[in-house]
Amino acid sequence: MDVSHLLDDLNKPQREAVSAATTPTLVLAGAGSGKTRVLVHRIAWLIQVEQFSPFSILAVTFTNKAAAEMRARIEQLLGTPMGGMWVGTFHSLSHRLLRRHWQEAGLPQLFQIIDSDDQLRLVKRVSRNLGLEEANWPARQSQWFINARKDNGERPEHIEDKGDPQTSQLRAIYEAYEAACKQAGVVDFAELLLRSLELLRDNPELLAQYRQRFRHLLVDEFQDTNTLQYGWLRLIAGDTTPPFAVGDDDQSIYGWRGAKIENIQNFSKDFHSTNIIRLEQNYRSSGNILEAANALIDNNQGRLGKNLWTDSGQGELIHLYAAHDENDEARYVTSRIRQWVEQGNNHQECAILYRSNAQSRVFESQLIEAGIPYRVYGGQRFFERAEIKDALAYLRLSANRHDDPSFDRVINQPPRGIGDKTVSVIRDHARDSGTSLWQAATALLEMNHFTARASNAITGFTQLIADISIDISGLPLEEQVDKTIRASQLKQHYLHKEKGDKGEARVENLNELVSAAQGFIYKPEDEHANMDFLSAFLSHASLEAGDSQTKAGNDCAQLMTLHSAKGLEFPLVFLVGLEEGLFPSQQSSEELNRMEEERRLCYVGITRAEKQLVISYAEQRRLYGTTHYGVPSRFIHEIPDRLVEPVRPKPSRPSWSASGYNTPTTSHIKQDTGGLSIGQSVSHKKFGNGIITDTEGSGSHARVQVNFEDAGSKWLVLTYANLSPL
Ligand SMILES: Nc1ncnc2c1ncn2[C@@H]1O[C@H](COP(=O)(O)OP(=O)(O)OP(=O)(O)O)[C@@H](O)[C@H]1O
Ligand SMILES: [Mg+2]
Repeated sequence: MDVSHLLDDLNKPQREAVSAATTPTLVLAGAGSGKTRVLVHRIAWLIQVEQFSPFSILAVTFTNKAAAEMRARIEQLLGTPMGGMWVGTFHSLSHRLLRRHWQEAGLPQLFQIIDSDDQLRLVKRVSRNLGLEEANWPARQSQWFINARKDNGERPEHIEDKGDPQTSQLRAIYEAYEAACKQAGVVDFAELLLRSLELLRDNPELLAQYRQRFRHLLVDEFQDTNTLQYGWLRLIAGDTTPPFAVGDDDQSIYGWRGAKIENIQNFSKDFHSTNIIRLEQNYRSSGNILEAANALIDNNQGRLGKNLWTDSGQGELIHLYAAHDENDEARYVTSRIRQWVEQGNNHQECAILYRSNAQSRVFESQLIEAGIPYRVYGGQRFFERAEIKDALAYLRLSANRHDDPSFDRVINQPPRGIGDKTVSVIRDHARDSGTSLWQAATALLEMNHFTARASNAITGFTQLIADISIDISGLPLEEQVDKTIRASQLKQHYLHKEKGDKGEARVENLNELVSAAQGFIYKPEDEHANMDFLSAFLSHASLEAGDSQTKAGNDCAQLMTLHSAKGLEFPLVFLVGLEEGLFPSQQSSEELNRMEEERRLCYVGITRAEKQLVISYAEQRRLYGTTHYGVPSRFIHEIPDRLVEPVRPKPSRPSWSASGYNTPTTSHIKQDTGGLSIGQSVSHKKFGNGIITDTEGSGSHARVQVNFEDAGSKWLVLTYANLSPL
C-alpha cells in the first residue's frame, strides 16, 4: 500500500511520532512545531496502515471547532468519510456517553444542558431557599466552589469540612444545587464530565465494552487537562488502550480553571511510558517572532525546556505601537488591517488578540466605521444572547415543564404582569413541597392562592406553553422554532423595548435561530441517540454556547481573547493592550504562579503570528468605566530590543528611545507630581517598593497611585508620602 503521502511533508521526529508503535506516547513540543498535524497524520496512519477501524479511535480536542477541523483533515487525507470515529471535546464526548446511557447514568432521557448563566441563576435560587443572603454568600462564589469541586471529581459527600463553617455551608449549597438540577432534569458543563466518569467507573461492563472498542486514545493540548479530565482519560485507557498525547508545558493557560500542568509529568509514571518525542522545528512563525517568543518564555522557571528553531528566515521585525489611548490603538490596528487588505491579502488572515473580552468593543466600533468585516470569537456567542436564550427557554419548557431554569427565565418575559413577589411565592412553594416551579404554580392556582390578576397572568402563561407543545408537535424543526418564537411574542417585545438598531438586531438573531434549526444536522447514530429532533437541537445549542461562534465564516478579521486563540495561526497578529495591570492582569502580579501563567498566555499570543506581529499599548485607557494610565507591560521589556521596531517614537516619554526601549527611568521628571512620573519605581518606608501607576492633581494636592509589591495598590498624597525614587 502506498502510505508515503501520510509521511510526506513531515520531518524525522514527526514521522517517528506518526508511525510509533502503539505504546503510550507523549509528544512534548513548543508552539507551531506540528503537534496537531502529527495527531491528524497519526490517526490517518492508524486507519490506513495499521488497519484499525475508525470505530476504534477516540480523539479529544479543546474546542468543537478544532474537532471539526481535525475530522475534515483526516477525511481529506484518507479521501473518505470517517463515520463512527469519535472526535470531540471532553464535554461533547461525555455528552455523547450520557445520551447513550442515560438510564445507567441516572438521568432523565431528555436531560438538558445548562450553561453558566443558567447555573448561576439556579445557585441563586437555591441559596435563597436556604435562607442565605447574597451579600454573605455571593452566588458567583458558590458557583465557583461547586464547579471547582466537580472538576476535582468531588461530590458533596467527599468534602470534609473539618469544622469549618464556611466549607460546610458551601457544601450544603452544593447539595441543594444538585437536588435542584435533578428535579429540573438539567446538567451543567462540569457535571457532564463528572457524571460520565462515574457512569463508566460504576458500570464495569459498560467500561469493558468501551475499552474494547477504543484501541486508540489521542489527546491534543494535553497540558490543559484538569484532574477530572485526566481521570476520565485514565479510566478509558485502562491498561489496554495506549494514549497518544501532544502538548506544550509553555502553553498551559487554564491553571486558573483547574488545569494541572503536572499531568504532563505524571503521564510517564501513570502509563509506564518512556516514549517521549520532542519536536523542535517551528513551521509557523518567522525567525524574529520565534526569537521573541523564546526570549519571553525564558523568564519562566521550572520549564521542561525546549529549543525551538526555524529555517524560514528572520522575516519582519515586530512592530510596537505606543498609542495615546484605546481609541488611538484601535484606529492604528484598523489602518494596518486596511493596508494589509489593500496589498491583496484577506481580512481573515488578521487576528486581534486581547486579554479581556471587554477590550473588543473599541475595536468593533472602529472596524464598523472603517467598513471592515469582522467576527468576535468567544464574546457573546450566538446561543448565549438574551433573545436566543429566551426563545430556547420556551422551546425547552414546551418539551419539559419541569425545566426550572427555563421557567424562571420566561415566566415574565415578555412581561405579562407577573411580579417578583408572585414569582417568589411560587419559588417558596416549590421549595417547601419539593416540586418543580411549574408544579408549584399549578398547585397554587388550584388553591386559589393568587389575586385574580396574578392568577389570570399565570394561567395565561401555562396555557401558552401547553398550546405551544400541541401546536408544534410533529412539525419540522425549523417550523417548531418559528412557531414558538411567534407564540412567545418575543420579537414584538424586543422591538418595543429597544428601539432602533438594537431591537432589530435581536429580531434578526431570532430569525437566525430559525435558520440554525433549518441547517441543523441530526445524527441519530451517536450523541443524539434516542432523542427527538427538538431535544437534539437544544443540546446542540447548549454545547455550542460553550465554544466559538456558529455562523459559517466569510472573509472577516478575527477578534478573540488570547485564551481562545490557542492552537490557531494567522499571518498578521495584533497583540493589544500590553499594559501592566491589564496584561499581565492586576491579580497576577501578586503571585508568581499566576504571573508565569500570564507569561505563557503572552507566549501563546506571540506564537500565533506567522509573518507579522504588531504589539501595542495605550498610555491611557478607559476600561470598566475608569481611566487607567498604562505602564508598558513587562512582557514588552522581555522581548529583546533588536527584534522590535517602534512604529512611532514617543515624545511624551523620552526614556523610550527610537532605537528601542528601556525600562522607564527617573530621567523623565514630571513637575506637577513633585518630580515623580508614571512607571517609576519608588520606595515607601512602610509599604516597601512599588511602581507609580497613576498621578492626579498638582502642588500640595498632588497624589500618586503606587502599586506596591507587597501592599498592593494605594493612592498617596505626595507631600506626606515621602517616596524615594529607586
Ligand atoms: N513538517 C512540516 N512541513 C511543513 N509544514 C508543517 C510541518 N509541520 C507542521 N507544519 C505546519 O506548521 C504549522 C503549525 O503546525 P501545528 O498547528 O500542527 O503546530 P502545533 O505544534 O500544534 O502548534 P500549537 O502549539 O500552537 O498548537 C501548521 O500550519 C502546519 O501545517
Ligand atoms: Mg496545536
